Amino acid sequence: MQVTTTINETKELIKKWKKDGKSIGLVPTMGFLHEGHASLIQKCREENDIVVVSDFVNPTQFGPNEDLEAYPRDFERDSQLCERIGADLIFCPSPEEMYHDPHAFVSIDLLSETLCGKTRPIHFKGVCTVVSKLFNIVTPDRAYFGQKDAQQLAIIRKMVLDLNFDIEIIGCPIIREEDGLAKSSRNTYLNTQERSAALCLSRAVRTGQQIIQTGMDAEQVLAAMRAVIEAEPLAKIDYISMVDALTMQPVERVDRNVLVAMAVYIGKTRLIDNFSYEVSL
Ligand SMILES: Nc1ncnc2c1ncn2[C@@H]1O[C@H](COP(=O)(O)OP(=O)(O)OP(=O)(O)O)[C@@H](O)[C@H]1O
Ligand SMILES: CC(C)(CO)[C@@H](O)C(=O)[O-]
Ligand code: BAL
Repeated sequence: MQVTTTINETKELIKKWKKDGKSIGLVPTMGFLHEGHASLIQKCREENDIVVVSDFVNPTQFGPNEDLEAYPRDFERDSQLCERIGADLIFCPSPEEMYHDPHAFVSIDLLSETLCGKTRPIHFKGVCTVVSKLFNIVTPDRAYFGQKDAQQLAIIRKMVLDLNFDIEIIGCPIIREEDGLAKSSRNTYLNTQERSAALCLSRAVRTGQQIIQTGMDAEQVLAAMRAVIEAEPLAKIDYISMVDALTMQPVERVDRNVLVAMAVYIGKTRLIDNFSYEVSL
């Protein structure tokens, strides 16, 4: 497995692989890898000749009062996990390598304004910008993203469509701990009490999945889920919403494919979870 830190050496390697007719898969990550990331890298390994993992805590997707400095990092452990799965390259640039000032930005506005975009107004602009850069540097045939960040996945799909990237976007299912908590690098922020309180998110997801039916009032589903979270004293709801699966705009009835998504603070840690529901007409 090779490790690159500069855009030029990465492009050179890619050029060589492309000349040899190899297909290329990319898994963009912010590092501190866990089984969620591993499942994406594994799927990428199965479907491509060359597996590239990017490991970059992207400063432009963090707001001024967010956890950019505190975000966990462990490159040694990340590279061992990538090597074990059989990745060919980890690209881990510095912020200075990726950005200069002033810098162009990519923004997919409407879809970025709901759900997480309300609390994190610049977040998806940063995500779209860094993912566009990674797409142009690595020029993958396929790129892999987790359903855990469902709004991000929908925005990337729209970006690829609108900006004519010739890349297949593969969405991968949410990987959970045995007790249901969605795996996340931010779970490391939780103390013992908060870790058990955090189970209210997956509990609310299960409640929503059990009661949702085609034609139902969105509010009925959301109220039942809200009640689960509100029963947990350490939890504070940022949002729980039902949106159109493609446009990320709120819906009042379950009359099309929807995403039911939430962000909840457990103490100071903001966690997300969601499920999708396809209508049967
Ligand atoms: N539990 C999971 N199951 C499936 N995919 C996941 C999971 N966690 C993260 N991913 C995916 O891995 C990719 C990289 O995510 P990222 O590095 O931000 O990790 P993370 O654990 O989501 O971190 P955090 O939640 O703290 O932002 C994204 O496409 C994300 O959706
Ligand atoms: C896609 C991504 C790697 C862009 O920084 C990040 O948002 C993430 O880890 O989900
Ligand atoms: N997985 C999304 C990265 C972030 O929260 O910034």
